[in-house]
Amino acid sequence: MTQERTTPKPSPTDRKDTSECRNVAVLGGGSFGTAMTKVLAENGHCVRFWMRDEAQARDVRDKGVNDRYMPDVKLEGNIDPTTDLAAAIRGAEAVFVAIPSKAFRSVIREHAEDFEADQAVVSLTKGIERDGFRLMSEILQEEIPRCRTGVLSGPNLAGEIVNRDLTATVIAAKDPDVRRTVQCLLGCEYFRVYANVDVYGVELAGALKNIYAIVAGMAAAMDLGENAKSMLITRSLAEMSRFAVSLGANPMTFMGLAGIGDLIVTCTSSRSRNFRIGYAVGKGRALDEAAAEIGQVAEGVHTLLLVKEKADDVGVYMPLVRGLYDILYGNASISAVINGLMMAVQNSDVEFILPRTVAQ
Ligand SMILES: NC(=O)C1=CN([C@@H]2O[C@H](COP(=O)(O)OP(=O)(O)OC[C@H]3O[C@@H](n4cnc5c(N)ncnc54)[C@H](OP(=O)(O)O)[C@@H]3O)[C@@H](O)[C@H]2O)C=CC1
Ligand SMILES: O=C(CO)COP(=O)(O)O
Repeated sequence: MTQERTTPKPSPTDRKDTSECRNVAVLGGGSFGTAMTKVLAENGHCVRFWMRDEAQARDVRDKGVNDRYMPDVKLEGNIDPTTDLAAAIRGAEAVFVAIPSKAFRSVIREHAEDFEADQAVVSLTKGIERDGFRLMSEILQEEIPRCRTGVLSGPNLAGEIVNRDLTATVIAAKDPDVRRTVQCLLGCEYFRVYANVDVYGVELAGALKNIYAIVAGMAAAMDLGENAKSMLITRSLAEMSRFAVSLGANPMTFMGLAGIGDLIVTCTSSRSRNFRIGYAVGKGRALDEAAAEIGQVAEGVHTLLLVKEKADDVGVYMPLVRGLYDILYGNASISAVINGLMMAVQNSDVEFILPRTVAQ
């Protein structure tokens, strides 16, 4: 017999004690910046919410709504929208950065002098920088080495977090104090924060899964079936961990929320922008057209190029990356790529048990 679950959703009145109002900053006025601002403000913190557009900041201040990215979400609590980045981060105990990877370094560099020594600066961005294949935490270390850095990543669809749907994430940082601070600032009835020390693995997992979400979107558009869905997710996990381990990540990280957790949600949800791009292309739309229609960042399209290049460089076998690259940037047909993948030499399942025996 199935029992119906009647646990109510946490409401804003279930907030933490506001006597513990701590100063924090969120950089980036898009979907994820908005979602994290909302969690922090509901937890009773004083949030300076930086965005580059003055009209948008005024609008958020006046209406309590980020119309462009989250039109149906009311932002309540102690939130100060601003376009003054130096003022936003002044005295902040933690700074959360949700700027797309393409603009991440330039924003941080322009304001490098404004960050304070030992300030905790946490990247929320799931992407890779083209030059030198840098992850965002590496950019933070290069640009603001006197700060303590971390990365937040996991199965975290912004559209669900703002509904207070139950969610878990991972804070990865070398400094235990940064891990504890972030757990304490963000954790609440609907948002649970786990800790990890494998910063590189957590961050790379978040960037890589966007590629496979595009593949999964295509498979959904083509109605390939449930077995295929499972095969794709599992082989994606094998491929992304093979790549990450070759670059120094801990394979066990991929068993956690930032690995398999994020891969599952992004490969199965039509809320994912990367999944939606794949779906549109699978239905015959051009890549540019699909991206423009979504109107928000889908990091996987750009990450695919960098990972394909890097995999070729370091000699890691990534048939799904290669297949997607051939579809999006070559002129390969989806069915030809699927056929090539299915007819490739048959290999071992879990490479850590039975090593891969066949070369690509
Ligand atoms: N949305 C989600 O569910 C999640 C997103 N992420 C990650 O967070 C990062 C941000 O994504 P998200 O917020 O969703 O993206 P959106 O597309 O929703 O918003 C992008 C934001 O970045 C701003 N931006 C773009 N270029 C610049 C720039 N040069 N200087 C300053 N601001 C800029 C945009 O400003 P403007 O409007 O003025 O162009 C906008 O506020 C991505 O790496 C994404 O992978 C991580 C977890 C979940
Ligand atoms: O990272 C995400 C969920 O964890 C969001 O994915 P998209 O960027 O594809 O929307």
